[in-house]
Amino acid sequence: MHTASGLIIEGAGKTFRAGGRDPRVALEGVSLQLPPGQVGVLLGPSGCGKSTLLRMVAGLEEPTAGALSLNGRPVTGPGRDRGMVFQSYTSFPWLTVRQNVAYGLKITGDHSSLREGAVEHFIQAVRLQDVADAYPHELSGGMRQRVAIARTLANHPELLLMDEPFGALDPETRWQMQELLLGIVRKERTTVLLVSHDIEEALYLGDVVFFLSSHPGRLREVIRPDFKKDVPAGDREALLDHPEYRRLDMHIRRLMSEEGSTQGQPA
Ligand SMILES: Nc1ncnc2c1ncn2[C@@H]1O[C@H](COP(=O)(O)OP(=O)(O)OP(=O)(O)O)[C@@H](O)[C@H]1O
Repeated sequence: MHTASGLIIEGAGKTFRAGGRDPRVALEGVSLQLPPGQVGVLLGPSGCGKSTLLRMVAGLEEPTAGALSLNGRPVTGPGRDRGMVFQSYTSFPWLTVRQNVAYGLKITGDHSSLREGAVEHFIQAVRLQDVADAYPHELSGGMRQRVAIARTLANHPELLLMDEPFGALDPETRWQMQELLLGIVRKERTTVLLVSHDIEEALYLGDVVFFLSSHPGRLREVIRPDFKKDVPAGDREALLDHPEYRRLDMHIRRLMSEEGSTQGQPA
């Protein structure tokens, strides 16, 4: 594997300077690597800078220190090599499911038969074929989030960025969505960077979990739930029952409570 492949973040920092107020150091000296085809999870207490880091990778926020690159190219702004899915459902209400999924492809002018193939493929991947001609307001929250995922994946991003994508869903739908996502990214070999503050979600989805500390946000620990290779794919119960899962869960809870006790201190 080429050393520059995947996402590389080196010494990234972000200090917000709003007129008249003291500068706020949101992130400091964050270095991490996410190899192609892996799912990375940014986990940490509220306000530790997870969303800021994700937005920096998306090119929506400029780092005030350090550098980021994707597959050897520096990140200098938003680009089609990265696709973003937000917590709120970002479908166009006036377009059907199929038109929503096709939208991104339309504006990039892909060849039409290839485009239709990609649209149908991803509609099926997120299991929306029965409602492909419905409008977003006719769908449940989970379905609408699946539209957003299909639309983003149909553009074949090198890196899929997700900011608490299932945070607004009820637990049952959330589990289904996590399973669905994992199935798709394994099949498509998508590289994913996902923000979560849910330990179970992080350990279930992540090949690697980046735990951030707060005030300022730093990378405190890199956790690799490698024990998952001993658990049948998708068997959540076996996963939650695994002694190593319980150990990591406890360990992360401890990190969270340590961070919680330092919250509110000045940055
Ligand atoms: N545009 C901004 N201007 C000033 N400060 C900001 C801005 N955006 C974020 N911050 C600050 O940076 C820090 C990190 O915020 P961020 O939203 O990245 O954290 P988070 O870990 O994603 O939080 P949560 O889990 O609550 O969503 C916070 O202290 C926040 O107040």
